[in-house]
Amino acid sequence: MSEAEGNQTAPVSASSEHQEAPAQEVHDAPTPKAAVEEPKNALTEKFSQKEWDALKAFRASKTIPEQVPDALASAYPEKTDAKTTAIQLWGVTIDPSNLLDARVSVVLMKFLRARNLNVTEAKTMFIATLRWRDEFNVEAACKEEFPQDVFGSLGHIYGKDKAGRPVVFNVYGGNQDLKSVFGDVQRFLRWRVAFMEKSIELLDFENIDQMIQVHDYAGVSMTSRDANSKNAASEASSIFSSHYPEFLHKKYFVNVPSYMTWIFWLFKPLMPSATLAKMSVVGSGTSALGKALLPEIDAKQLPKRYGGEADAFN
Ligand code: HEM
Repeated sequence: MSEAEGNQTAPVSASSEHQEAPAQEVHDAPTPKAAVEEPKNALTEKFSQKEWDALKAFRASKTIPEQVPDALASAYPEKTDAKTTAIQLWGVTIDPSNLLDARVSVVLMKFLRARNLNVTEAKTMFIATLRWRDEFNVEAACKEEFPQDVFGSLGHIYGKDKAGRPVVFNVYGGNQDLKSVFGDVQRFLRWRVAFMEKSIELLDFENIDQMIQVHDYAGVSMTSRDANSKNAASEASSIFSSHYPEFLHKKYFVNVPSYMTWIFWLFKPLMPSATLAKMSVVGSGTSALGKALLPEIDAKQLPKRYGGEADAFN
């Protein structure tokens, strides 16, 4: 399901979620159990009824009353206390003994939305993501010091869109020495994942849980597409589709040399159609870029080189 579809449905109000018990006419009828208050925030207020139903089934289904603890046990088979131990994911504490937390709901909803609200598939993606984070060692990648002269000009996090989402730029023509960037594909992936995690730190999961990404291809040519950079691009793309659900609001490809726009379609089979629908190739030159980006991003938040007014990484 796309972001747009997710938001179209009417928000579920506290009253429709927890309807008051009808007045008791029979005096010896059992007192109804007090409903546990569902904590909400601006993002969960936008969940549709179908999404709430899926979320509740993700927390506890008829056959598996403890879905999340069960998922944690599958993700960490070597830990005997995995079912009861809280974990951190993107700065959100997921405590299996208390899943009634609005930010936890937002995180779990990401997996559900990425899998069209199919609880079994969302759970599989959640388990695979936790395992992958351990195997890839995301924590170590985030602590690694990457050489500034190689990666310093490739990534910038600058400004917010009009709704407050961070805007993240990947300037893949920023370093002409592509051997140094992509020669060691695994190091590039560690840098790219660490950069993604840094962008996610700007999300509060209360009001904002997505970002805008811009790929700037100024200065790239067909010779930039060697076996290593192709591998790096498809591996990074696959990591993001498999393990970073619903983090993208929109993605713009800018300054793409016109004879290379067809490359966009090479990625089509690698991405779900809902993700592809969030992406567009928007041209070159400050006036074309401004026309595409200014409706989303205020001029003061957008660097001059993209048609805005900000003096950032020019
Ligand atoms: C020639 C030099 C190029 C390099 C070094 C390069 C690099 C990359 C990298 C590293 C990624 C992984 C995803 C990410 O970092 O966010 C990527 C994804 C992608 N690139 Fe490029 N690219 C190049 C050219 C192009 C061109 C000309 C296009 C055409 C528009 C293009 C379209 C895409 C698309 C559609 C994705 C998938 C987006 C995603 O997974 O989020 N690339 N590229």
